[in-house]
Amino acid sequence: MPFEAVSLPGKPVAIQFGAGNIGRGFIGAVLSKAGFHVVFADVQEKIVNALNEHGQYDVHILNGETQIETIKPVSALLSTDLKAIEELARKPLSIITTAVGPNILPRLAKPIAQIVRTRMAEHMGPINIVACENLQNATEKLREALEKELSDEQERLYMQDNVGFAVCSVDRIVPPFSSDKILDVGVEPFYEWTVDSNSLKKTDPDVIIEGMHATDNLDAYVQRKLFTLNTGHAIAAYLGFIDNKNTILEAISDESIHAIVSRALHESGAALIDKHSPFFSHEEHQEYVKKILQRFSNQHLKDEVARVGREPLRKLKRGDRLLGPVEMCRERSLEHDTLLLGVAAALLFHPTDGDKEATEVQERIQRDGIEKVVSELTGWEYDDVDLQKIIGDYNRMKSYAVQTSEWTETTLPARL
Ligand SMILES: NC(=O)C1=CN([C@@H]2O[C@H](COP(=O)(O)OP(=O)(O)OC[C@H]3O[C@@H](n4cnc5c(N)ncnc54)[C@H](O)[C@@H]3O)[C@@H](O)[C@H]2O)C=CC1
Ligand SMILES: O=P(O)(O)OC[C@H]1O[C@](O)(CO)[C@@H](O)[C@@H]1O
Repeated sequence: MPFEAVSLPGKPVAIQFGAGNIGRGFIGAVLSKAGFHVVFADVQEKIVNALNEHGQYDVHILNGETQIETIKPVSALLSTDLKAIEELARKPLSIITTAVGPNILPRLAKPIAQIVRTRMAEHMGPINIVACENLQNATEKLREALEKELSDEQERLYMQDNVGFAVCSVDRIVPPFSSDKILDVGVEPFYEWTVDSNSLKKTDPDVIIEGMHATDNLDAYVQRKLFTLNTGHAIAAYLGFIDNKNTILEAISDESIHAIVSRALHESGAALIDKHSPFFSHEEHQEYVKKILQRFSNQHLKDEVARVGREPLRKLKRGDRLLGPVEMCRERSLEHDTLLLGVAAALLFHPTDGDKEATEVQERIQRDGIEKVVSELTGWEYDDVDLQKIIGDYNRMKSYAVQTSEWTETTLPARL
């Protein structure tokens, strides 16, 4: 059923770009439960058609019991269908959210510009945009792309006054789910969606979104999540890959990997506590780390190391989950050897599914040598002691990876 044929009930409308795992399993579900008619915008025709045909889907809460939440009413359109987007922009729309992946985000500038232009022409009031991606300041990156798309000064002024760009932190593990129903999605019970309250505009209709926590201390939330959940997850995935584990559960159930991930999180935690004190106390942060390790050990989630480790170059960017906490520790002269081991492990990741970034990393290492690659990624000189530690860890784990022996603590760098 095409979007034009879908009549929206008399509810406020939210547009969710990306009807994937997080789009359907988290953000779309929260918005729907808060009272919105959620319209998904995606590029996959099959998903778009299924959403329009069924008008609903099921979220399975993976906690060992059969718990299902039916999300309705929902509909969908192609994000490339600018005519349908224009039509939707005239509806009682107050929030646009995204979950398409950091690398794809700039491509949303075109359809969102269409919404801004239409609303300006119709003298419509404010809306908010929240990019829900695993990327610091994702909403700001989207705003920059949108500013380039809107060349007209009047459009930019309208945007300044009428579009709130709120950065957020989005935390829920939603791996691909197997079901005979294409729209069903499986999620962990935990979720945390924290949005910058300072950037939100007052909208009409103004809906209180239960499940979206607005705060004026967003940086602390963003860094706590990215440098704990994502740091630990990435290190578990990369070590798991080296040790031939298929899933995060298999990886974290290995005592040595568990110990390393836990140590890495305590290293990043020391820097986070120091930076954001008194926002998190030492005790609260210990609890936060403990809870995250338990979430990784959820027996009901089948989350492959290939998914969690995907796009390693993005994860190896300065400021992201691996080098971000390393830099915070370096600035404070705090211990960070285990985090360096995580960086070394990422450089060995090359899953068989042909991850483009993983392939690029391997090609660069082969062509330029490991020292040059680490220096380019970190910005450090060849004689930097941390750069040498990463190379030592890399070589040690590389020789482990080519053997098939058991992973033991003795395989790890002696200094750990
Ligand atoms: N899956 C998870 O557990 C979590 C993911 N995230 C973040 O959420 C974002 C999305 O991740 P997932 O939902 O896992 O990915 P996904 O691959 O399941 O979903 C992405 C969706 O975006 C769609 N898409 C691609 N190009 C598009 C375009 N131009 N316009 C509209 N839709 C487009 C895809 O067709 C797909 O349905 C990423 O930034 C990820 O880092 C954040 C927290 C948790
Ligand atoms: O989605 P990304 O950034 O590739 O990384 C995967 C990460 O995102 C999550 O899906 C949820 O935050 C985690 O499972 C994992 O840390």
